[in-house]
Amino acid sequence: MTDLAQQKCEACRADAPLVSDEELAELLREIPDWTPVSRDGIMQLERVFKFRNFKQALAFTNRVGEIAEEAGHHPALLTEWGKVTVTWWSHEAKGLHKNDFILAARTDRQLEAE
Ligand SMILES: C[C@H](O)[C@H](O)[C@H]1CNC2=NC(N)=NC(=O)C2=N1
Repeated sequence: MTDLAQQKCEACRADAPLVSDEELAELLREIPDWTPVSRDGIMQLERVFKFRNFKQALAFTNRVGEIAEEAGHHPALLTEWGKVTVTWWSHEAKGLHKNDFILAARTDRQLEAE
C-alpha cells in the first residue's frame, strides 16, 4: 500500500462513497494524531497543532491552504496565537471520504516543511 499522503484524491462528489466503520478504524491507524468527531451528524477529522507564536501558526495555515488548493479539497482552518485547528471532511458527501485521510496525512507533512 502506498503511503497515504501520496495517494491520489478523487473529485469531490455528493454521491462519493463515505468510509465504512472498518475503513475508518484502518485509516486512523495511519494518522494516529487525528480525532474523528461528529458535528451535526457529519463525521469529521480534527487535529490541533501547537506553535511558538502567531507567525508560525499563520505560516503553517498557509502551507495547508496550498495543499488544499492543489488537491481541490479544503479544510476548515482555525488559526490562533500559537495554535491551528484543522478539520477535514467532505462537504458535498457530508462525511468522511478517503480524500480526507489523504489530506490529513499531507497536513502532517506540512509540520516539517519550512
Ligand atoms: C467546486 C469545488 O471543487 C467543490 O466545491 C469542492 C471544493 N472543496 C471541497 N472540499 C471539501 N472538503 N469538500 C468538498 O465537497 C469540496 N468540494
